[in-house]
Amino acid sequence: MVMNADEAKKKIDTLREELEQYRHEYHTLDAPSVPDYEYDQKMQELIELEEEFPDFQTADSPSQRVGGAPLDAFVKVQHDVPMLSLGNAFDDQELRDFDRRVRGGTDEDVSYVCELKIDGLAVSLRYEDGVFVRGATRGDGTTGEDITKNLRTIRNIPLRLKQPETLEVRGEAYMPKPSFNALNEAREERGDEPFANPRNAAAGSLRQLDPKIAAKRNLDIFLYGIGQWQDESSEAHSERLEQMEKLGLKTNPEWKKCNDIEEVIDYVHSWVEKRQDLDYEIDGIVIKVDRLDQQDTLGFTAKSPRWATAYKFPAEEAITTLKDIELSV
Ligand SMILES: CC(C)(CNC(=O)c1ccc(Oc2ccccc2)cc1)c1ccc2c(N)nc(N)nc2n1
Repeated sequence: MVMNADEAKKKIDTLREELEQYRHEYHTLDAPSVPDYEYDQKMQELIELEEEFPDFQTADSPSQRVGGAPLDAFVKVQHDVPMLSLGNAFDDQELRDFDRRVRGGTDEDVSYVCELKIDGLAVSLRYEDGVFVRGATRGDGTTGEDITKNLRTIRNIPLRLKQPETLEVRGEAYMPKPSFNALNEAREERGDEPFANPRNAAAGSLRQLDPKIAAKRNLDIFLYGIGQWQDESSEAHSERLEQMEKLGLKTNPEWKKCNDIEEVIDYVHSWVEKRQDLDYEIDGIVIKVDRLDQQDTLGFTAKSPRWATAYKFPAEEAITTLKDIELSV
């Protein structure tokens, strides 16, 4: 049926609202209210209407998730705020040494925020007036690659925030273990080389020039920090995480505020075993000074903040090898 522009705009807005609601139900609530074929049918209808009325096609339309034509190459992007790396701690004593250095650099009590260190690919997302406009890999921390089209295919990346904020957030894109296992089974059946681990699978998927390939890889994301935020009012990192969640940005629910390093050590120990139960891989725990003014006082070394460190778990392969040795004795 031929529509005029007004009818088309109304129909496009209705389809977008319905698709956004279905996305939220399926991906965030894990409680879809309509069968997949209905979602796909409405998505196809939206794509065709937007092609017929291109003036109504906008960056935040759900139709922009399914990936366009393949790129010839990735464009390099400069990070306005560098994406820094983390110092490491490998045992309790090194955590206590970190705490001593921190308390030596500030004159008050220090509390920490502990976060799971997701074993994926560090990315940055830029939003302007609430709309997702650019996504990039960390690269060398200063220069990354524009992978916006691939990141649009990650269902848990909102194309529009709940408030029209202008900010840049950082996080870890990852492939859940079930998706990794299914992907490798399919690859082995096809005679393709399986991925060694979920991190390589996520990185390989986001480095695809054809977004339609990334769209099939069931990637997910946890956001963990702010690069820059025009109207930020938070005074603590824990507040930032709460603000990000309120905007519709997915943070990892396991983060915990700890009042001293002993609480941090207890948290870290609790996750050495518990991590097997997660449906994504982690390679450690990130510990950050919570108050932002204390972070500013402590500052940075050449490439890492003095106010954060990463407790690294022993590599899983190492554990498996040890088990093999034990079993074979
Ligand atoms: C702490 C930070 C290094 C991010 N922070 C930054 O990259 C950063 C960058 C410029 C900053 O300030 C500057 C601004 C301008 C110039 C120089 C520094 C402050 C923080 C980091 C790195 C890796 C993380 C990870 N894998 N998992 C979690 N959960 N958290 C992580 N946090």
